[in-house]
Amino acid sequence: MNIDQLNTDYGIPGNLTFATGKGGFPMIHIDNGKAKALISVYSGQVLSFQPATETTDLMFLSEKAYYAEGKAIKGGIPICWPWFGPDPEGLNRPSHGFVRNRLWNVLETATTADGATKVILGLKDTEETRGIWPQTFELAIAITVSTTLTVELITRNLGNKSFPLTQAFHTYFQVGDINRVEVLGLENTQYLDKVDGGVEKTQLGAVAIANEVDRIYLNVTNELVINDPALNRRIRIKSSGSKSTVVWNPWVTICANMADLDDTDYQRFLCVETTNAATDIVEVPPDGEFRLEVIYSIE
Ligand SMILES: O=P(O)(O)OC[C@H]1O[C@H](O)[C@H](O)[C@@H](O)[C@@H]1O
Repeated sequence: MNIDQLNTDYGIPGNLTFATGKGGFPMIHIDNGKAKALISVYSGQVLSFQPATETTDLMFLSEKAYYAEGKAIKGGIPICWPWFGPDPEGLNRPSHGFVRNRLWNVLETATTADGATKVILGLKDTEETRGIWPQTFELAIAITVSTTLTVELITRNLGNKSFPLTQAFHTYFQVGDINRVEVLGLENTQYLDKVDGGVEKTQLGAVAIANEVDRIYLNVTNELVINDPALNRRIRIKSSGSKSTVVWNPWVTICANMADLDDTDYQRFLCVETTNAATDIVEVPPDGEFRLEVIYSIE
């Protein structure tokens, strides 16, 4: 992708510019008075979002993240699609699908009536993607940067058969001190405990993190709040199109074994993922579309 051409076609003077970032990837820099954001065109991924009123980024982005073709960038909002987690058909295809590690296309940029900046990136099937997943599709991500951050993932089925879909906004929230963080809104909700062989359990009280946590919460209907006393902020997560939420923190050992995380990074992030996962499977009909949306605000 030619950066000058991207700026000519899609730049918004004073608000949005393209520049070559790490790994040579095209990056979108937004600074519109309401917030600053960094979006990678590779992986269709928000890497950074900070409202003008805040002193700390909403996102955690690993210092050791890979910026290389075929690898996922650790941090921000990776997109898991068209499956969440391991290959649902056991064919050894990559975990979390195949769009978080490929270059997307820039489809549109705009300033909205209320001064927000909107970016739409997209992917279509190719011979190569049909070799991995035999479907004809259009995938778009619409990212709206304002005092809040809105991300919408739109799946269109251009084929003549319905297909099942699981997916996630695999968001890495920056937190001040993992030991003091709690997630509110999941009280009395059933979850599958992936750290305990997938056993179904009931959440009692707020979610606190004191060891490895890898859970799929089911039938989630509430807005969620991450309460982070160390950063003196509450992150509100409002979603639509999702009935499940994944909460993930690798804790000490897994974190130390991940080459793209620093050993102590588990103390500085929590993934609270807006998903269609486990039994929350979406069927996308032929000529149909499905929208998964999330809005993040900081209080
Ligand atoms: O390292 P990744 O492939 O990005 O996956 C990181 C994590 O993603 C999700 O949260 C899963 O529930 C975890 O089981 C997985 O370890």
